[in-house]
Amino acid sequence: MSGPILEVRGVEQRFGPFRALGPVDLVLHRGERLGIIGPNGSGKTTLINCISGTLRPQEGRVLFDGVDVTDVPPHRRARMGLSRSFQIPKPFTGMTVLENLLVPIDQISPSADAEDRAIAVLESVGLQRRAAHEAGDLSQLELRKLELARALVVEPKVLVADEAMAGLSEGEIDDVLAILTRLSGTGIAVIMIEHIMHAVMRFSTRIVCFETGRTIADAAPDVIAADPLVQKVYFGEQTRH
Ligand SMILES: Nc1ncnc2c1ncn2[C@@H]1O[C@H](COP(=O)(O)OP(=O)(O)OP(=O)(O)O)[C@@H](O)[C@H]1O
Repeated sequence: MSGPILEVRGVEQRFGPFRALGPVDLVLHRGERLGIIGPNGSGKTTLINCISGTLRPQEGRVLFDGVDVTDVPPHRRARMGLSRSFQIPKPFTGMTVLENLLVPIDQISPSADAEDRAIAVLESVGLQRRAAHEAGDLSQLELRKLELARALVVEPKVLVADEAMAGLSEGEIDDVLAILTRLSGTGIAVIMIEHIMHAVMRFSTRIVCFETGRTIADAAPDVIAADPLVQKVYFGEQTRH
């Protein structure tokens, strides 16, 4: 199918009287690398919760691969090819690294070659030598890679990577960026929500900046970096931290 892989149309999310998001329109093209930035509390997580199905917005629609998924629960969106990795990895610590991948395969896309698929994904993130180790023994970087692997093993069309690099060293950030860039080369569209500015700038082909639940800029990274409004609401805030 042609057309965008993901469309957010007029989405609004309120918590009681407080409007945390919207109205927001957003289009993600197939294979695109989209960065989402914005100050703390600007609505980025709320948006990806509406996209992945954890939240049901009060207004607007979410379309995935041309299908209206607004009322589709998260596990069914995952089966359709919408995958998400979380900022704080929560692996099954009593299981091996390999078993951690077999669980989502079994839940979302069971197949006879599950183990081969899992091993191929571990290779793609550089964790193959840790396959038989307990997930609880992994380093911080390895946990981030396992979190990505768990999102990738179901063969998504879209990966939402929520702060996949927070707390990592510069070398480790390069490592994760290389993995995400390789993945995107296979045709997966990636949405990167990230506060590490040089990482999101390097990775993204397009960046959307949020402020108080609305998009204030949507452009190429170099245009975003020079945008006076983005500088005022976000880069100014970052340099104060
Ligand atoms: N369940 C909730 N109930 C009430 N308010 C909420 C809820 N979830 C989020 N909010 C509020 O909605 C606003 C947007 O929050 P959100 O977490 O989406 O921001 P964010 O851009 O992801 O922030 P950060 O960069 O710190 O992760 C904030 O004011 C937050 O306090």
